[in-house]
Order: sequence, then structure tokens, then C-alpha cells
Amino acid sequence: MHCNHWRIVALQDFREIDWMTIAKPVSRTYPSHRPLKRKTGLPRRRPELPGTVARTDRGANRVLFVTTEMTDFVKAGGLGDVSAALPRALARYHDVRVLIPGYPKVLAKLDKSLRLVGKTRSHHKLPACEIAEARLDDGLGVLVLCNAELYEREGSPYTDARGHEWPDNDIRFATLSHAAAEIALKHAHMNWRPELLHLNDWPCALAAYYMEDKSNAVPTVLTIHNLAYQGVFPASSAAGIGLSARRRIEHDRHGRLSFLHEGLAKATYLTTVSASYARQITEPLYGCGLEKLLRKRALEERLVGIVNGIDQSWDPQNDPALVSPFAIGEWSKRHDNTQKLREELGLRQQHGPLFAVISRMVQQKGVDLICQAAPQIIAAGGQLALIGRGDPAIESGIARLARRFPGRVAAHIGFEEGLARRMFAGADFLLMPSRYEPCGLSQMYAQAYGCLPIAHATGGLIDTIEDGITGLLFGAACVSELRLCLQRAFRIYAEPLLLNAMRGAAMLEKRNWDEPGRHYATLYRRMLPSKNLPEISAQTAPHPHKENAYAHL
Ligand SMILES: Nc1ncnc2c1ncn2[C@@H]1O[C@H](COP(=O)(O)OP(=O)(O)O[C@H]2O[C@H](CO)[C@@H](O)[C@H](O)[C@H]2O)[C@@H](O)[C@H]1O
Repeated sequence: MHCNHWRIVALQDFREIDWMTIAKPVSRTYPSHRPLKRKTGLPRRRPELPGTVARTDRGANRVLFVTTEMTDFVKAGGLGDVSAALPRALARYHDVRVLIPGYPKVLAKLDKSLRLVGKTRSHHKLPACEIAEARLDDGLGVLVLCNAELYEREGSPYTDARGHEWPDNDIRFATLSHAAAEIALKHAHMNWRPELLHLNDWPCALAAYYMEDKSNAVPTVLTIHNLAYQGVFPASSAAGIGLSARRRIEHDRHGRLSFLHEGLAKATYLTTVSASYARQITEPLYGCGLEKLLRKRALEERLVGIVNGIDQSWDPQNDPALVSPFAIGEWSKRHDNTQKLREELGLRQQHGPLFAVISRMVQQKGVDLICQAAPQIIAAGGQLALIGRGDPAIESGIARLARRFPGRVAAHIGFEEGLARRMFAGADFLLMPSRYEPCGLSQMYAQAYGCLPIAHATGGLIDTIEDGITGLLFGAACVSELRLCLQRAFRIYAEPLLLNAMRGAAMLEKRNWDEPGRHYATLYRRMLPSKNLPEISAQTAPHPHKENAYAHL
């Protein structure tokens, strides 16, 4: 009822507005292929994920979801969110367990609930590991790959505390991949054996290689969250991780070994996190040197795009991180969040739009373009708040900006989800001029909180933002296009009726993991032995290929 009411109000508001002059895109030519005050005392967010109905009955197929991040324990980026939510969505259909390395945070959190369930053998330079299991409060099973020397280190899953990659990442992640294959091949002395492996990104990709040619191999799905990260190592590491010279090993054009290349060539199915990105990566501009291989897999109908969802904790009515929770239409409550955010960030209380940036600080995200456009935002009466961590050069660029415009630009170098949530709830616009974006989660979180994304029309941003309705898109990742789009944003901000109608439309985008979960479950069923389960309704779980933007190939 509430939602329908708002849909009607939003549509009425839309009709009353002179769209042609206000929201009209300046350019719609999209790519042809087409010292901050830290808020204290606020409750830290506890992710309220939906209750998981963990299927362990004999009719359920067994799936092992292999990942290097999971928001329950450790998150370096979007993969952590997906790995927390997707297995839970899939647990409705299958007996799903997650395999993750035993980082200190994983061990500390699971602690006494862990019990030893198996062990893997050593393989060339890959050490033997123990496998421990725990059930999370909501029933989701987690297998932890325990090896103190490899995984019990401070820092991110991939780097030390100063951001330098661990020099033995080839061994660390080949060990994870090998363990996944060992479990699937029933060499890990476990009672439970998966019928399918779901691998994520390069760190797990070699599992498909270790499985190849084995008589009791199980099918593999490899999801590409970001093709630019390929796990490239010198050819000399091949022997140590047990890649046999007799079998064909894929090398990149410099003769180096690429974990991702191996996985892309050998996995049964490849998925990526939006239909538009699935199409883009088959072309040289976005294919990162792997486009030929990806095009081949697409022609074999083995590449599928499934747009990510967002979990139910992203709800502005029930978010403990917010000062003033709000629903659609409660714009004054939302404005309270804006004022509090300004206070928290040391920004002046003023009239004018507040633009937010919540991002890993890497070249992909186009933060340099934002730095170039910032003086225009400030001159026009806007403010800018940035939070992120990553490339030191980009970090110091945004810190310089904050020093140059005190009270108007706030920069927070770090990773803090509570603050990110308050920024989604308080900012008027989210800037996302990503050069490429496989899916993007921040724009969907922003929409859920009535913060309008301003984004480069690429990848999943095309698939999740309706230009002029649930956000603004611009055609090329360059500062001139961004500036034109910022002008549109200022015009929209000056029209409260339109601004609120767009906020309402964005908040009405009901995104969750139900639909993506059904798509993955349907894909799994094509590879799994039938257990005479009722078919998932064709209406709700369409053939993944039908959704694909590469269907024209
Ligand atoms: N400093 C900070 N403090 C707090 N929170 C921060 C933060 N910096 C980033 N975040 C949060 O981290 C997540 C980033 O997710 P994204 O999907 O936007 O990007 P990422 O490039 O990491 O993921 C890759 O994988 C995901 C998942 O498939 C794809 O959506 C994406 O396109 C692909 O690049 C979001 O939840 C964001 O809000």
C-alpha cells in the first residue's frame, strides 16, 4: 500500500514537471558498442541479513561457494557483500556452504563453534591445510581453510597493512583453489561432497584447472566481479603451484601465468555481474586482453550476465547507523541526516547540494575526474564529501582538495561502513564516474537511501540507473561530460518537486537477492543431476541467456 501510494505520488509529480527543460540530458551519446570529525556514540551497524533456510534435505543439490571475502568477517570491496548475500539467497534452493580462508577475523568470530571436518594434502609447494566447519546463526554453513602461515596475517585478504600485496599470493590462493578442488574430488576426508563449485574472481579460479581431466570432476561456475584483476604471476611460479607442463597452461601476452585466464578457459560456465558488462568484456575496450577467450565462451553460450542484488540491511527505515531513519516521502527526516552529516564531517551548514563519493580509491572509479570537477561544484554552491581507501596518489589528491576547500570538501581516508551509510542517507547525489563498472553496488545503496547516483553509462550502471528518473547517466568517462551532468544535477536540486519525485522513484527500486538468486539457481540446475525437484517457475527464473546483452553474438 505504502509503496503504491508513493508510486502514484511520484508519477503525479513527474507529470507536473517540465521534464524537457529540467531533466533533459545534455548528452545521451552513450558508448557506441555499445581532518574529519569522527562521529562517536552511534551504534555500529550489524548486518541484518534475511533468515537463511539452509536446505540440507536429500533433494537439495550440494554447492560449495568459494570466496576470499565475506562481509560477515572481512570486506575489501563489493565481493564481500555479494559473498554474504548470494549464498544465503541460494540456500533456499540448494545445500550451499561457503569456503573462505581462515583469516584472523574469521577465526576470531567463529572461534568455539569451529570443528575440524577434513584436511587437504600438500601439492608441490602448496601446503596441507585443515578444514574446519561452523554454522552461522542463520544456518549458513561455512568451511574455513586453516593454515596459520598462509592466512593468519594482519591486513586485507590480499595485502599487508600498508597496502602491499603479499609476495606469496600465488601460493596463498592456489592453495585455496586446490583445497576447493580436493573437497569436490572427495580427497579431503569429508562427509560432505559438493556437486558444483561456485568460484569467485581470480583467487579461486584455478580450482577449475585442478579439477580438469579428473573422472569424478564436478561442474564449476566462475563469476567475474572485476576482469581487471587477473592474478598474474611469473611463469616460474607454475611449477610451485603444480601446473603441469604437460597440460595446456594459459599465459598472458607477456608469457606470464594468469590465474583468471586458466579459470575462464576451464570453468563449465562463466558469469559476470551485469548483462551490459557481459557484453562489454567480449570487446577489446573492456576485455583486458581476454576478450577473444570471452567471446569464444560467449559464442559457446557459456557466459551469462546476472545483475547483483543488495541485501535487506540497506533499509533507511531500519538502519541503526542513521541519526534519523526515514521512509519514502519523509524528506524532512532525511534532511536531518544531511544536517547531522555536515556536522559530523565538519562541513558548513548551507543551502546547496551535497555530493558524496563512497568508493575504493582506484583508477577504475574515476575519482581523478571528480577532483577536476570539484572547483565547479564548490563555485556553484555545492559541497563534496568523500570516503575511500586505495591508491596513495588518489588518497593524497582528495586530502589536498579538502585542505583547499575547508568547510566545503570533507575527505575521509579509511573504510567505515557506518559513515558510508550516513553519507548515503544524507547526501543528495552520489558521484560514480567509473571508467568501467562490472555491476556496482554503491549506486544501488544510494538509490535505496534516496541519494541520486550520477554515473558514467557503463556496465552495470547502465542496467541499474534509469537516466533522469532514478539517477543521472553521462556518456563518456571524461571531465567535460561529468561537468555537463553536474549542471543537470544542480538544475534538479533547484526544483524540490522534481528532486523528491526522483528520490521517490529511486527508493521504489525494490532490489534484493531473490531474483539474482533464482537466476543462479536456474543456471546451477542445468549442470546438476536432477533430483526430481519441482522446476523453478519459468516466469520468475527466466533462462539466463535470454537476459543476456550478448545474445546477438
Ligand atoms: N571507504 C569505504 N568505506 C565504507 N564502504 C566503502 C568504502 N569504499 C567502498 N565501500 C563500499 O564497498 C562496496 C564497493 O562495492 P562496489 O560494487 O561498488 O565496488 P568494487 O569495485 O569493490 O566491487 C567489484 O565487485 C562488485 C561485486 O560484484 C561489483 O559490483 C563491482 O562492479 C566490482 O568492481 C560498496 O558496498 C561500497 O559502499
